[in-house]
Amino acid sequence: MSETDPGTDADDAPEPAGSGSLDLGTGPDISSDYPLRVEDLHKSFGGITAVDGASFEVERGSLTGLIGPNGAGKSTTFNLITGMLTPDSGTVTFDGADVTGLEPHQIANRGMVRTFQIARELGDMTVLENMMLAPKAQRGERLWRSVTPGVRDDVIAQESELLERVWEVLDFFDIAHIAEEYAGNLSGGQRKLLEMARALLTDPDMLLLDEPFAGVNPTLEKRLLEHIHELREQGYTFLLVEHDMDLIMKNCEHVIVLHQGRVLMEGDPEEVKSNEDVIEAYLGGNV
Ligand SMILES: Nc1ncnc2c1ncn2[C@@H]1O[C@H](COP(=O)(O)OP(=O)(O)OP(=O)(O)O)[C@@H](O)[C@H]1O
Repeated sequence: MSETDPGTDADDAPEPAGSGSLDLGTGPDISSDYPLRVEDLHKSFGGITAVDGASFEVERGSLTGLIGPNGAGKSTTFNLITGMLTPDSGTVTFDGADVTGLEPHQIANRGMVRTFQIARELGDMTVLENMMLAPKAQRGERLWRSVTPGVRDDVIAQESELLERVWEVLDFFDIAHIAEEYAGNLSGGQRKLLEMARALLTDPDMLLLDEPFAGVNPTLEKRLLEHIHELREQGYTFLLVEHDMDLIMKNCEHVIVLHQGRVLMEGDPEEVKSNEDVIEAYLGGNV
């Protein structure tokens, strides 16, 4: 899968941070109970159908898990939602707007972000530099467009506001003490925290996490989960793709099961765990 950073789009750039309850941003917009709606998505690669009519909704403020046996279409669905891939047909709606086929950064600027692995070249930069990078570029775009008298004061104000927000987010994730550490020297778990911290800087309403616990030791996994639950309690919405069934069942209140590119069933963990079709799909799915 290609991992690229959400870039910049000056027209779409989110406004600077406001006064969310965690002081991490303006906080989620609560205009709809289901910010993400996926309708009849299809995607084939040559003769292989990866997603075959997937439809589901994600409730605002929920921690929703997307599971399924190997090859069920989870990653492809994730990539279709976040703009990494364009569907052959079907729609993705976010906060009432059709975002199907938009670029990842355009979708991110609308408030739905996925975490991105820290690219190898960013390993030579410190945690703080990594944090400053993405949002700074957005503001830089704006500056580039408006070289007018008086703009310098604006930029200085934006820069200091950004820095303040960066420290708030680093503090929230308990990684402020490693701000000067090179990203390349971080442990797997610390990297995951940094990836999530970077995503949060864009002031999203919804975060999509693809295997956020892969390669993370149990202590950091617990910390990551605590952060996710804390953010969820603030109203942020999460969609989580994860192989660890136990983790999904213990932490998600709603679980969507994909099988052969479409939704096999969805419900709360107890319903999903005891569903005959799900058990059969997993037994036949070589998990
Ligand atoms: N770029 C691609 N080219 C060809 N086939 C692909 C491509 N991406 C996915 N597929 C195929 O589409 C199907 C669904 O794959 P996908 O990775 O979305 O499933 P998944 O549920 O994420 O699987 P896993 O749990 O193994 O990661 C599989 O048969 C896979 O081989």
